[in-house]
Amino acid sequence: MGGSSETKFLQELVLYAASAALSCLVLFAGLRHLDPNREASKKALEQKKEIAKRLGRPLIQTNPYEDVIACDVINPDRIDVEFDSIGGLETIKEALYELVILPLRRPELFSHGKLLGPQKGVLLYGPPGTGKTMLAKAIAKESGAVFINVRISNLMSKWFGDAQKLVAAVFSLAYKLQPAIIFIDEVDSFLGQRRTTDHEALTNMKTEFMALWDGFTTDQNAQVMVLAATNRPSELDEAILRRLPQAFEIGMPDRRERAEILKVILKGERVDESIDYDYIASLCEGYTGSDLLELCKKAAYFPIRDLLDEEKKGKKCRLSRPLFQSDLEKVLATSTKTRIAANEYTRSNSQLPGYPRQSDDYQVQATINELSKLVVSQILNLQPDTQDP
Ligand SMILES: Nc1ncnc2c1ncn2[C@@H]1O[C@H](COP(=O)(O)OP(=O)(O)OP(=O)(O)O)[C@@H](O)[C@H]1O
Repeated sequence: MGGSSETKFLQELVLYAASAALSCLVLFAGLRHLDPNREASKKALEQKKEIAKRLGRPLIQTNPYEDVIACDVINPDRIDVEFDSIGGLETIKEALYELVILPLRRPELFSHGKLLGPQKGVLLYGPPGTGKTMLAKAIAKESGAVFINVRISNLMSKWFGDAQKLVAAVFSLAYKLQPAIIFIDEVDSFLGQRRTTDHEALTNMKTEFMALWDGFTTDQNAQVMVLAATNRPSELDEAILRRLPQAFEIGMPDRRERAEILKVILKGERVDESIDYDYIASLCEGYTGSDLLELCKKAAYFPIRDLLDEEKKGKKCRLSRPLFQSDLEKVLATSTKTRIAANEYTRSNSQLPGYPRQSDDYQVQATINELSKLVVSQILNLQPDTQDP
């Protein structure tokens, strides 16, 4: 009798232990599932492993905020843009090499005295599509620095209440991964002129950013720099401009530069050797690098269409013909008309008060910026001030 009650007791004990273990498992799995950082942490862990591998040092200790920022870190080995992939902008590339790349690559040359040292802030400004982002990536690639692409949407996301901590994480992570370049595209939307209508959290975020930036500026050993880009430099806060002592205008390419850009874009493609790049460039007045890329992409369809036509006629073709000058001319003949129509539309529809009239591209961008600010301010008004990550 005593034996059977003992067995029963043991059975119950095992049952209790099993159900407790199961409950813990379910609770743990549930909590993991509810964690809003789960995906970001997973991605960040992979990213960190990769960075650690490249840097040849063990995984760095990071906090959850740095993990969020780590998702926006690009390993320089993974960047496929080099200075040679950028057409034109020769003098700017030379200046950036001396000011930014050399101090990051050869810090020992700049470590004596107070006159020399790596630049802590550089501004690239100019119309959209002229290659500012490309330049920023090429700088990171050429200098071997990790590229932290600060996305404002990321800072203002569901962790909005902790935006200040995320801003701090940008700098602390950059310090841990140095040499590092903190890239802020459309910097005017984040660090634009302060307005009385600005949400308090946004103002705090800007103040925090500038304070941390100053900390790095005075630390001669920190190989961290802020690279900012904007289409609207006039919108930038005075305090920001002071912290970006080096500014480079990435303007519209001239005819010679357009020819260079075309050559760079078509390098490695199947193109007819007799293309007169200077002539094509002369037909592309007012085109940015991005417009030229679109032109080439559209022209690249013609050889494919010809191949399909041949196939319809029953011919077997293994390769499409090379791209001819006439393909580019054909696209230009039609897209010029589209361009004029678009410009006329822009002129009549987007004359926003208070915008400096620079070019039609600037105006389109101005409208987009104004709309995105409106959306951001709507989000800010909807967001509670504090939220836990
Ligand atoms: N100088 C250039 N040489 C070669 N390609 C260029 C050049 N400028 C622009 N491009 C092409 O146009 C694309 C868009 O350029 P990019 O994004 O760098 O412009 P951006 O000035 O940063 O524009 P935005 O202000 O809209 O961000 C590039 O990915 C590249 O393919």
